[in-house]
Amino acid sequence: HLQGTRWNKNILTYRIGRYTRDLHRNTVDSLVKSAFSVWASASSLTFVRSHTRTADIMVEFVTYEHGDLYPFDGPRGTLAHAFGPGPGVGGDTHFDDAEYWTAGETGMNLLVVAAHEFGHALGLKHSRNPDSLMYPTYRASRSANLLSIEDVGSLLPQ
Ligand SMILES: COc1ccc(S(=O)(=O)[C@H](CC(=O)O)C(F)F)cc1
Ligand SMILES: [Zn+2]
Ligand SMILES: [Zn+2]
Repeated sequence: HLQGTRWNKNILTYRIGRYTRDLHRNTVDSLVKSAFSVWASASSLTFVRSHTRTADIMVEFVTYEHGDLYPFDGPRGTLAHAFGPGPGVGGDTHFDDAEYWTAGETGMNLLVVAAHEFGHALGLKHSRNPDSLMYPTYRASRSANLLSIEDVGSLLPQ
């Protein structure tokens, strides 16, 4: 994926396009907002929801071929992906709607996966620390580790 370095601004807009039917819309809205606030609370970044197409970070639930070079693979396997910082597709975050998205410990916890993906959308790579949000594999218990994020200091253009 485009691994841009860092955003060159501290106020980033996001827009939610296609939703999943696994959760009520306002549940998706609040989980996405919470996932961004994980990073906002650990940095000087501010995330503002936008309803215009020109948002920096486009958030969508899609399946299989969906218009970029990284088609999804059905249930399990790849859960989501995000492009690194940059114009256009930069920052965009896609969730595989073939997964069952939940707010709890069953299925795939949207808050955990979104917080991880938004880390990538901000330019972070994976961590070798199994307790880190940016550890490469998903574990439902990770929701307990939402606040164990790291290397955030390197995140921002000061
Ligand atoms: C904890 O959050 C995630 C862990 C693993 C994934 S993933 O299994 O979809 C991963 C994509 C990624 O690391 O973002 C895989 F390479 F596809 C997504 C979110
Ligand atoms: Zn995609
Ligand atoms: Zn990842």
